[in-house]
Order: sequence, then structure tokens, then C-alpha cells
Amino acid sequence: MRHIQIALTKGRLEKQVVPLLEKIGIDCTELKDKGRKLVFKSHNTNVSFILVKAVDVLTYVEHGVADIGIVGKDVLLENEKELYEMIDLGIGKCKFAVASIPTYDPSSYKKKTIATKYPNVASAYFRQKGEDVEIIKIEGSVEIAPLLGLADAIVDIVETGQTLKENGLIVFEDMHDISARLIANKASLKMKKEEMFAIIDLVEQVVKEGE
Ligand SMILES: Nc1ncnc2c1ncn2[C@@H]1O[C@H](COP(=O)(O)OP(=O)(O)OP(=O)(O)O)[C@@H](O)[C@H]1O
Ligand SMILES: O=P(O)(O)OC[C@H]1O[C@H](OP(=O)(O)OP(=O)(O)O)[C@H](O)[C@@H]1O
Repeated sequence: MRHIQIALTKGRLEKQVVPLLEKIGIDCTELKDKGRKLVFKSHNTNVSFILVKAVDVLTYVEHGVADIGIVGKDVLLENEKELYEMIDLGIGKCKFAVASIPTYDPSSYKKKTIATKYPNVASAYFRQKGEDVEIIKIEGSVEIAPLLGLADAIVDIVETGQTLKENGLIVFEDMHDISARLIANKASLKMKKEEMFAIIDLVEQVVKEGE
């Protein structure tokens, strides 16, 4: 049995993905009681895990250090990488939206400024609408930008809508549904075909059962 390394997105997704891994029979005790550790073994299989930031999941999988990765569609849309997107896991559900203060006019002809953590997603969206906008890259707390006049609107992730609500912003346009995806390294799919599909097929089955 060849070893399979899985890169997990640290944070929100990590917690939702553990039950899925357990359902396919992978022991996650180390992962559940992890402290500050970032590398974990599964005690009953040939699988181990690394916990990294979302964009780094793509990097580890693209370079083949990880064979499989679990990452949000938002991260895949923002960063083009050479890898395969295999399964929509149906967890980590949220969406990309254009949001702003209630006085924002999306149909205004004035050139708009858009603040976002996702400049590529935002540019592509407005380009496809035929709108030329200025994008300002922000690293977090994006909702503040229209309140303080840094931008006319934001492109950001909306899950419950609570952050928008508490900051007096509303959604003007829904852009793209987001959920977590299982991604795979291209070479691993060929070189470790049996071990890779042993996992991928089981995950697919569990996801289908949960639908
Ligand atoms: N409310 C949400 N906000 C952000 N991401 C969410 C939300 N709900 C689900 N997700 C999904 O979870 C993934 C990981 O989110 P998380 O907040 O843990 O990381 P991040 O926003 O990339 O990290 P960081 O805050 O460490 O920069 C996102 O890429 C997205 O696919
Ligand atoms: O619709 P909601 O359920 O309120 O969730 C959406 C919020 O969560 C995310 O922020 P995060 O907590 O990751 O912080 P940051 O992006 O500001 O770092 C996202 O950027 C929104 O601000």
C-alpha cells in the first residue's frame, strides 16, 4: 500500500471534513486532538494529513507533496493551478457576492472601485459583465471598505449574511456558489491509481449518500 498525503485547509473547513473522513473509515484521532501540530498520521490506514492555509493546499497538491487536497471553490476560482478537481463535497457552503451600503447603485455608469480579498474573481466577474472597474486588494474585514469610502462595493464570501447585516451592508448581486472540493495531484492519480481511487470512490459514495 503506497502512502497518501492529504492536505487539509486549516480553520473552518478542517472541522467539517473530519466527519467525512471518519465516515470513509480513516482514523482522525490525532487530527481531533491536535494541539499545535500540523502533520498527522491516521493509525488505521496508509493516509497522513497536513494542515495548511487554503492557498497552500493548492501549492502542496500541485507540486505533488500532497496527493489529495480539500479546499474551497473560492480558492480554486481565485488561483489557477495544474491539478484535478474531483468531487464537490457539499460542505463549507457559502457564496461570492457583490455587497455594499444600501445607497450603492450597481447600474451606475461611473467607474466603480471594488475592494476584495479575491481580485481575480472580482475582475473576471465585472469583465464578463463588460464593466471596467478598479480593484483594491484587501486582506480581511473587507466589509469596512464601503463604510469608510475606500470602495463603492465589495466582492466577498457570504455565508449566514451576519457580517454584512451587522455592518449595514446588503447583497446586490449573487456571483457564484461555493463549497469544498476534493482536488488531486495529476501524477498521483496515475502513479498511485489504486490507493487514490480507494479514497476518492469512497468519498464520492459518502457524499452521494448525504445528498
Ligand atoms: N463564512 C465564511 N467565510 C469564509 N470562508 C468560508 C465561510 N464559510 C465557508 N467558507 C469556506 O471555508 C474556507 C476556509 O475559510 P477560512 O475562513 O478558514 O479560511 P480563510 O478565510 O482563507 O482564512 P484566513 O481567515 O485564515 O485568511 C473558505 O475558503 C471557504 O471556501
Ligand atoms: O456571512 P457570514 O456568515 O457573516 O460570513 C462571511 C464573513 O466571513 C468571512 O470572514 P472571516 O471570518 O474569514 O474574516 P476575514 O475574511 O475578515 O479575515 C468573510 O470574509 C465574511 O466577512
